[in-house]
Amino acid sequence: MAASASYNLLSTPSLKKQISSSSLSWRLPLSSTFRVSIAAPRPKRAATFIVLAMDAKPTVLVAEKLGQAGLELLKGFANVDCSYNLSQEELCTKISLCDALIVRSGTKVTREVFESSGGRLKVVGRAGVGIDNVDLSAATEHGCLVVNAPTANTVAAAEHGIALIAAMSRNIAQADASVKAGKWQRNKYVGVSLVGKTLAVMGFGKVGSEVARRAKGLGMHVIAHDPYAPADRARAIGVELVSFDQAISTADFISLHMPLTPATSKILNDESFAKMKKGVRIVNVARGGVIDEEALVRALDAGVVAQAALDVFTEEPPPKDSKLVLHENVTVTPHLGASTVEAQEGVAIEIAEAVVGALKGELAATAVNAPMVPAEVLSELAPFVILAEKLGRLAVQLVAGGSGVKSVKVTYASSRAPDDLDTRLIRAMITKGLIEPISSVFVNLVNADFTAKQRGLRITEERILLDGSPENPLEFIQVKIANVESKFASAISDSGEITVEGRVKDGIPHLTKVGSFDVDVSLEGSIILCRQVDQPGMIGRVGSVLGGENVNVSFMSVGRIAPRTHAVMAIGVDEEPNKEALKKIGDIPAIEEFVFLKL
Ligand SMILES: NC(=O)C1=CN([C@@H]2O[C@H](COP(=O)(O)OP(=O)(O)OC[C@H]3O[C@@H](n4cnc5c(N)ncnc54)[C@H](O)[C@@H]3O)[C@@H](O)[C@H]2O)C=CC1
Ligand SMILES: O=C(O)C(=O)COP(=O)(O)O
Repeated sequence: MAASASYNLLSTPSLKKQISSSSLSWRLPLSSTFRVSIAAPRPKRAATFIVLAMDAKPTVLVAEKLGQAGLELLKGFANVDCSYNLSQEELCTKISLCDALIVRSGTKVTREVFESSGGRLKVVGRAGVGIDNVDLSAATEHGCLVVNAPTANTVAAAEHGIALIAAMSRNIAQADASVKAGKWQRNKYVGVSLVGKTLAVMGFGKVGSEVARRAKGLGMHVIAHDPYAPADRARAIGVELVSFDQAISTADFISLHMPLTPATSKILNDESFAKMKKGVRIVNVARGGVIDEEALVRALDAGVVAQAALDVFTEEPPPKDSKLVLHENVTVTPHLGASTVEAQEGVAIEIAEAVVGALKGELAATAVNAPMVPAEVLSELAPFVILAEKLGRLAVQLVAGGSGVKSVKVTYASSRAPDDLDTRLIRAMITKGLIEPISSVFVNLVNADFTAKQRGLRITEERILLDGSPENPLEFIQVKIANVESKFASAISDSGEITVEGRVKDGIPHLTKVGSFDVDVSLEGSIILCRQVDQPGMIGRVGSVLGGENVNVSFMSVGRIAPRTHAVMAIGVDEEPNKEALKKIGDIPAIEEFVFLKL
């Protein structure tokens, strides 16, 4: 019988790669959780992986209009439910049947949505940049990955910004409405020129820098404010980075391109309008919430702000009687920044690829609430990822009582410089191994740190830099649990902590130390650890008890501190021995203690 282990897709990001690179049989996992059966490696080491799909296909709910190419891509992998304009209640009802949700800016993905998903929702894809409509903390707490499509609509948003600057400065929208109303008001709609005017780009990221580049082409003098943008990137396109106050007080035009965060919320307010040049013009293609809209109405009425052009609003759609929208010096569009044919096709493909990749267990490069680990790093870390989870599982099962674990120290021994070894994935998997056997919580790369913190589990990491070739990412991983008693006293090392250590040998994780005893047993199946008086015949006696109960032994290894004193025997078993078999092992006179551990 094959031993089996459950993996969550998000926690085993490179499993697929690992499987295919070993020419193993692979059937696409089509559910959010799937079962991998690993036949014990006898008589050869070549393992057989059989992936058993639990559901037919994952279900992706597309809650807002998405480009056709993206939909086709999704349909090749999942059941796709396109349901637009859902109420919050309808969304919460549907979500419990969905593995992934794709939205644009019009859907609020609230905590309630994650709670209603009952743990099934594994990925939220935001088909665009801004993720302010997704409750990221709730997503993380529920172990749900959030991915976005950050690049495909950049140019569209920048072009819309330029279009609004030009339209506003020449009164295009107002003049158009006037002509259509039968008027011919040439004197009323005299505009202002752009050439030679100072444009302050607030937020010099992807969109902001494209706006800057285009505005320079129009002959504008461009300055920018962005506390996090590198000065050399700005210099490269001839833009000077300045302070917030300098930007807003010297600009003739201010264009907003920062994300909506607690720090940027209402960043343009009464106080900042008071510092602006009289007659300044404001453009917002970022998020409505970065402007205090009531303060903007006051600044428009006072003539401090001559005109504003707005694509985005605090509330979308804005109230029909919004003073801001109806203001004669304001030009508005209904959040059209990303709405070009080209951008929507691009965004749809970008998000569909990210969501499908995440459902397959690959980590999307555009993950918003999880570490981004490049594919090549993932593939080389794959066996260590499995080792890490198993060490965590072993260590916590050695704790007497199991629940008092508060302080865990992880040591990574590697010949690689710390900068060349990203351990976040390994740490997450150790956390998963530590928490899952003693709780009903489901842990993955997204929620590992959060879950550990929530449970008061402090994980400290230490690196040992080894001499030698940095070809292998890691030599060994050691997990120590402090301040606990062990149900297997020999697992407590000289330093007083439960200690387990493992290595990867020929691509297979091995347990190589328990407490102060060196052992060597492949981490497949389950393990029995016995401490015995070191004397001849012990392996045979334990082996024959297990054989008598039809339990197949895959590995055995004895570690001792000195001959004929005490030894620890680690026995890998394919099946779980029944109580009777375990009792018989315990009854062998030289056995001082033993423990059965599930991997
Ligand atoms: N209207 C629309 O349809 C669209 C709107 N957007 C919005 O445009 C904004 C920018 O998008 P991207 O350029 O793609 O994002 P990005 O992440 O590339 O750039 C944002 C920049 O804002 C900067 N920033 C952060 N806090 C700041 C602060 N307090 N002051 C000044 N700068 C700050 C960041 O350092 C970053 O460089 C986002 O809010 C996004 O949601 C993007 C695409 C379409
Ligand atoms: O990408 C963004 O941030 C946008 O604001 C675009 O929003 P949308 O996808 O058009 O609803």
